[in-house]
Amino acid sequence: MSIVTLTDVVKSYPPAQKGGAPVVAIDSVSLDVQKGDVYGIIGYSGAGKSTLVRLVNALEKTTSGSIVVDGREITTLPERELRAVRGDIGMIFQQFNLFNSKTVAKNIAYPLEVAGRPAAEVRERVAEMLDFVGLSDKARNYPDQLSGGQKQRVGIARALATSPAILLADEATSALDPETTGEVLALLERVNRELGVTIILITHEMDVIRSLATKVAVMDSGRIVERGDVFDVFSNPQEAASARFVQTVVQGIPTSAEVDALRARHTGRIVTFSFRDGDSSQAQVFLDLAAAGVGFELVYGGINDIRGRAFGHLTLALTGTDAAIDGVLARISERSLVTEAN
Ligand SMILES: Nc1ncnc2c1ncn2[C@@H]1O[C@H](COP(=O)(O)OP(=O)(O)OP(=O)(O)O)[C@@H](O)[C@H]1O
Repeated sequence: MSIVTLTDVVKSYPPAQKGGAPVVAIDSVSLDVQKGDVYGIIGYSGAGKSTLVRLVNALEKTTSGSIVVDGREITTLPERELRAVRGDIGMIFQQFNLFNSKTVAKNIAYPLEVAGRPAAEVRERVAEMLDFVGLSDKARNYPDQLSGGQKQRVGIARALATSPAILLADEATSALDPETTGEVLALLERVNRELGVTIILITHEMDVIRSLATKVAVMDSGRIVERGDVFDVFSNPQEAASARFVQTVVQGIPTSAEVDALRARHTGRIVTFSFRDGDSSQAQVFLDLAAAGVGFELVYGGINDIRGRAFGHLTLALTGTDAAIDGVLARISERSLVTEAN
């Protein structure tokens, strides 16, 4: 079931200088997020990710197009009714955005108090959320007394206090070190699995997508250039922009400088074979090469795991006659992706 659907959404800002062209931050974006998804949106700075988030929680108005959140078309809703929609969306931020003058408990209580919930209910819910994020002993502390990871856990507790169906996370781990990032991602995974909250995750960190998201959309210059199952996009990106991101975290694809170094150290043709769980086998490649009388030496490689499914890349230096090598590569490329360094 769809929970957030964008159709042909455009957002443009007035030109920076008089007479200049408008800035098109979101350029005809359509996106369908299903209930229960952890949907990652990735892209370099300026790609339009934050703008997209601000449109989904109606902090900004679309220039054109439709956005349906939990069954309601939000682009035409009056402000009064938008408040109810926003109540259904929690949000966490890179810089946590906590109130430094309020205790941890008061920070979490804030959205409940704004919603006019009775004091006893607020107390009970705050205790529940503190327990969920593992900070019951910090209720009376102030944000300044917490680590970055603890602050983000308070942010998550506050965002979820009113039991929203959707959580928007805008670079939620980008200010944290790798270990703390891991803890926050593990908590977000529980938010999705145990509470059934749909998460839309904006990040420029591909590693965050790899460990948490089930689906991913890659944004470039205001457009979604590729989208799909995280495993598919990581193991076989179709667009150059996605391939650039994927290469930052995927093990085993040599850079062009590394290919040059390999060529200097090894004789033979340098060829990379790509494998994916289920549709291609490494063993068969070695058997085919041996049967064709082609010599091989493993010179570079790596295997990646995404939520229990593996894919990888092995680079071999191949020796033998060109005819034998060309013949066997043609056969193997019917099953596996084969890329020869040129
Ligand atoms: N209020 C605004 N007025 C004018 N232009 C804006 C405004 N907000 C964003 N933009 C422009 O829209 C484009 C997309 O910006 P946005 O902040 O959404 O990108 P982003 O992918 O989130 O980048 P970052 O990761 O740096 O936040 C940029 O070119 C930006 O300069």
